[in-house]
Amino acid sequence: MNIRIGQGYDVHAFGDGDHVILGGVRVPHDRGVLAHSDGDVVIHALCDAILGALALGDIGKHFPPSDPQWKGADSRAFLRHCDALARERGWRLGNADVTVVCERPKVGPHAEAMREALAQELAVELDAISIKATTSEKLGFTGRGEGIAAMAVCLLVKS
Ligand SMILES: Nc1ccn([C@@H]2O[C@H](COP(=O)(O)O)[C@@H](O)[C@H]2O)c(=O)n1
Ligand SMILES: C[C@@]1(CO)OP(=O)(O)OP(=O)(O)OC[C@H]1O
Repeated sequence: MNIRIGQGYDVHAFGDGDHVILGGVRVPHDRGVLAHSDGDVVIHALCDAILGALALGDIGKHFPPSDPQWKGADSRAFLRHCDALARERGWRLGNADVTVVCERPKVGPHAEAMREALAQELAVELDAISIKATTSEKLGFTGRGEGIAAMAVCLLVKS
């Protein structure tokens, strides 16, 4: 097979702060997120999708939350690592599609910047990266504004 599919999911609770990092982009907000790293749910979900396509476990296996070296880490480093694992094995990202779930902040105004940031990190064309967002219609933990979630799927293609 010359293609592999992967999917990923991540959640972080909101906490004190004045911004969230999404897809490597700083998004102003009246909350931050509680996380060991910078708490970028978009990148964490995307890393898990890539790792899933490679059958190489999950982000916590590669960057354990118990390891102090990842405290406050810039999640783009996790993404570069996952991409390198794919490339070493002869795979490259075909495309990725990410959905962010939260009532706020509004993701739409930042989606293009996120696509550009991720495409640059992964050295792929802009149209290989899709960022979407939805509320959960005030239902559940995202609906109550307790946290933010992201789901990602990706296709890896043999180079
Ligand atoms: N955090 C969010 C949530 C939604 N959007 C945009 O609003 C549209 C409508 O959302 P519904 O949940 O009511 O379907 C959605 O399609 C997104 O374009 C957003 O930008 N940020
Ligand atoms: C990213 C890591 C890094 O220690 O920690 P968190 O920022 O808490 O994020 P999570 O999505 O729980 O993934 C686990 C860890 O790999």
